[in-house]
Amino acid sequence: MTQPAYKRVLLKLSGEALMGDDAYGINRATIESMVADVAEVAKLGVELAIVIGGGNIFRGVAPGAQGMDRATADYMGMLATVMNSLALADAMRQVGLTARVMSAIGIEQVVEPYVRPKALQYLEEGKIVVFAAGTGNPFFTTDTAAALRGSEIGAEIVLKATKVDGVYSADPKKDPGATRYSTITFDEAISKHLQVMDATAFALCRDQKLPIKVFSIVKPGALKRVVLGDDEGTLVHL
Ligand SMILES: Nc1ncnc2c1ncn2[C@@H]1O[C@H](COP(=O)(O)OP(=O)(O)OP(=O)(O)O)[C@@H](O)[C@H]1O
Ligand SMILES: O=c1ccn([C@@H]2O[C@H](COP(=O)(O)O)[C@@H](O)[C@H]2O)c(=O)[nH]1
Repeated sequence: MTQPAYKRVLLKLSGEALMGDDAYGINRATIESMVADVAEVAKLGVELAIVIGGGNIFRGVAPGAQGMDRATADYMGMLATVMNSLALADAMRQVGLTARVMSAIGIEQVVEPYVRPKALQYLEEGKIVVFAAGTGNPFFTTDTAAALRGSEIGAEIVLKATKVDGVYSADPKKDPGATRYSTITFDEAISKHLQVMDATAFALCRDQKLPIKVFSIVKPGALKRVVLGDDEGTLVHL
């Protein structure tokens, strides 16, 4: 069997991609397809921790949040990621994967709180850990939560699975002339203000020497190819 390139990874799943072709919310076929990709990688014996975004339900900076106190809107965004995390864990359970959801904000009747040693224990036991509620702090994003939790658990790489197949010279959804990088340094990504991830997430990964792979969650088999170390997406490195 082909060997995975990593023992432990932090997978950041796009919340926005969860909508599929719907206007908002969780598209059933899309979540099932994401879980099928995750199951393939879990089968390779890779220890998997997941952060899922909330853009399919709520963003603190979205038009719907206009006029709201920013911190309140951000807490709503974090709660949206809890809903996505619960849906993801349940979809994983339905295909026989064992997942544990841990929340950065206290809602103990719903999910257990994030406790780092417990998360490490779950990973060592082969369970998939889903980190919900981002960093637990307003004014951040789930990309930064991925960088933070990835650093805390000693992941070898952050895999950002999103709607585009890598980092481009400009947003490829807005600029059809944008070109894709196969690799790019953290400093270049930050100085060129590339919006595929926020600068805080890039800076944290850079400081922790934690590489990032940006790739498409929509492209069939891309996650497995990334985990096997094949040429896929864009590597962001030191
Ligand atoms: N330079 C760039 N290269 C690639 N994508 C870019 C770039 N600039 C902006 N983008 C946009 O960034 C998006 C990905 O980041 P974003 O945080 O918005 O979504 P996500 O992480 O997939 O969703 P969520 O935050 O809900 O988890 C892409 O869909 C793309 O349109
Ligand atoms: O640490 C965090 C993470 C997220 N938020 C809020 O949640 C939404 C959804 O997260 P996305 O990363 O955009 O998918 C985000 O817009 C913030 O409003 C947060 O406050 N802190």
